[in-house]
Amino acid sequence: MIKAIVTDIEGTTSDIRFVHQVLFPYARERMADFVQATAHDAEVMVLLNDVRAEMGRPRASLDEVIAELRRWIDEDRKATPLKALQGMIWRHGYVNGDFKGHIYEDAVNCLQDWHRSGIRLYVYSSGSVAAQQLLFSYSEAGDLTPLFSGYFDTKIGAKREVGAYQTIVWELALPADAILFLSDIHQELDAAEAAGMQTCQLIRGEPDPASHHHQVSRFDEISLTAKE
Ligand SMILES: CSCCC(=O)C(=O)COP(=O)(O)O
Ligand SMILES: [Mg+2]
Repeated sequence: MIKAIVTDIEGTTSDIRFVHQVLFPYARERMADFVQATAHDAEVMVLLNDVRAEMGRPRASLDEVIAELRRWIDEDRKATPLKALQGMIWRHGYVNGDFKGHIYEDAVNCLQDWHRSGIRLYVYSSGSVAAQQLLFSYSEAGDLTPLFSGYFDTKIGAKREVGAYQTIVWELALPADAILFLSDIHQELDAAEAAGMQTCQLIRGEPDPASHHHQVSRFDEISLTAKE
């Protein structure tokens, strides 16, 4: 019996193109101005030092750090300090009405149905918790944050690491097999499965031949009774 559902964002609740063609370019274009304007704020200062540590260059200049951050955006690096900085830049975009968070309509409907039926809903994404909350607060379907009981980001570990899912199981205080993890990436589902969770793969395009997980193309094809 599924008691909680943990969902990925990019490619699962939301179109990959929204993340890659709207969010990433928005942050990339504004990264230099944002970092220069906020480099002395305590929170940003810590993040910039985390970037320097990840570069292996503790004395890197601000310009070098900015260039590295832009490179990481181009490479789609899921680095925790980059994700935190991107979230801070996106806040302006959401509040200013430059864009709204994309969520597939079938995802909105099912999340609402599952919430109504008492299933606890969580998000686990490489985007920072603040960025996740922004996307669901300012979504095209309105404020969806009341649906969610909690959020996890890469502070608990990378999405292909079993340990991250073991932490989620522990935090949710449920048997692992009462938790269903939804993602478009089979390596993430492999890690969740190794932690004992049930899994289901969202495939909005072609089937994934390298995956052994149950694959569906829409949220309303997800069965909560049969083992996924
Ligand atoms: C929180 S919205 C932005 C998503 C993001 O930055 C990202 O890298 C997508 O990662 P996901 O783990 O949701 O595939
Ligand atoms: Mg994804």
